[in-house]
Amino acid sequence: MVLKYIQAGKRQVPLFTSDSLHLKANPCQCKDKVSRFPGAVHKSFRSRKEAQDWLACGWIFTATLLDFEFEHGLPHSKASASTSGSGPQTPIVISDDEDGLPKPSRKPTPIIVLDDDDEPPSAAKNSHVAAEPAALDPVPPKPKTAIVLSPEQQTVLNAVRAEKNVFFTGSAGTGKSVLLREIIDHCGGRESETLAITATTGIAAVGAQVMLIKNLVQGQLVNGSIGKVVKFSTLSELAQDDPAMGEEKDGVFRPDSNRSSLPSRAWPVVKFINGVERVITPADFEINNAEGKMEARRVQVPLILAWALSVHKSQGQTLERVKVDLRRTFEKGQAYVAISRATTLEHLQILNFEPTKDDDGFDDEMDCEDAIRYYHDF
Ligand SMILES: Nc1ncnc2c1ncn2[C@@H]1O[C@H](COP(=O)(O)OP(=O)(O)OP(=O)(O)O)[C@@H](O)[C@H]1O
Repeated sequence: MVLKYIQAGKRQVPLFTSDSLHLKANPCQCKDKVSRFPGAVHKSFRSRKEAQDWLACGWIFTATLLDFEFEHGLPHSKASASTSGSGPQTPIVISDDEDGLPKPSRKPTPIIVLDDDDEPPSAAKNSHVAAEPAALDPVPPKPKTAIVLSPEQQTVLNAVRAEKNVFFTGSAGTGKSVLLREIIDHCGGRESETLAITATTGIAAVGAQVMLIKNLVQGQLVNGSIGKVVKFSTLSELAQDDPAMGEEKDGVFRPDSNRSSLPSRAWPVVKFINGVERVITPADFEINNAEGKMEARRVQVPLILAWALSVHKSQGQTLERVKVDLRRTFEKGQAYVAISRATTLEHLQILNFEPTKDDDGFDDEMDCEDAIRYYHDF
């Protein structure tokens, strides 16, 4: 589910759309996912155009949507035509499913939205109709009102409050990040010394162990280099601290002029195990066909989380502290490659080593002896 914000009067209204293929295939899920949040209202359209027409009016009555029924594709007051803007911001879902709601039979009428903090526009005091649709704001501010947790979210937070260990998961848009923010607040906020936040769903966080997945500087920063994210900084901040950090070099820090957001956004600064500390900005990944013609191109920060590595990926690495799990070695020499990553025997731990594991034709015992000899010769 995709969240967008629309400007309704002076207020930002959160708006969910079922842009994900998954939800398109299962439209009911969209409704389920929204109606579980207190105060949320589901609104469905049969086509994207219909939804866009509805949105084009630019004004949506958010404050008391629960008192409204959707008629002719627009909220229509069941009760008095009060326009007082109280209550939390109400998420509205736009989905392409057909759930029996009537189609608009006429051009949507603009409806006024009132902000809690603002006086109603004078022209709107006695009417729901606004003269002009409001423009969409591309940069939504954070919602001002506090979120009321859903029962599931509250259950998890209560468990955290009771100092229980929790593991929570859920499909896209089910409120995990919001819940995590609440848990962080409960634990004293991000600045708290007793709280360590690692990484949520694949997002690199400070302290996260990461691997570079592109060759950036030959022999220095290559595909497979391991490091730790030490901070996030904009290129201009880095250039102020250390001009060399923001420099364009070997294509590493070259901001693409088409990507105007690059200089202003904060990017991960990674300290690699070879001591090099670099900011890592998005890089191009291209797939070419046999004639060398580009078939696909993707731009992404060339880092992945790397709390663990496959033996193949570790080849060529020198690692200070290594824990090797040999349970599923399947290729001759694999165990040797894995355990010879460590720089000292003291900093190597081997799990699931079986000296008798030779019935598959791979001599792990031999591999380990080779490795021990390697350390002694070192
Ligand atoms: N209790 C709530 N009340 C109102 N809105 C909520 C609530 N919980 C989450 N939301 C809204 O639902 C949207 C999705 O929430 P969130 O980003 O936390 O989901 P998620 O599970 O982390 O999604 P993803 O897995 O895609 O990252 C957000 O816009 C968030 O503000």
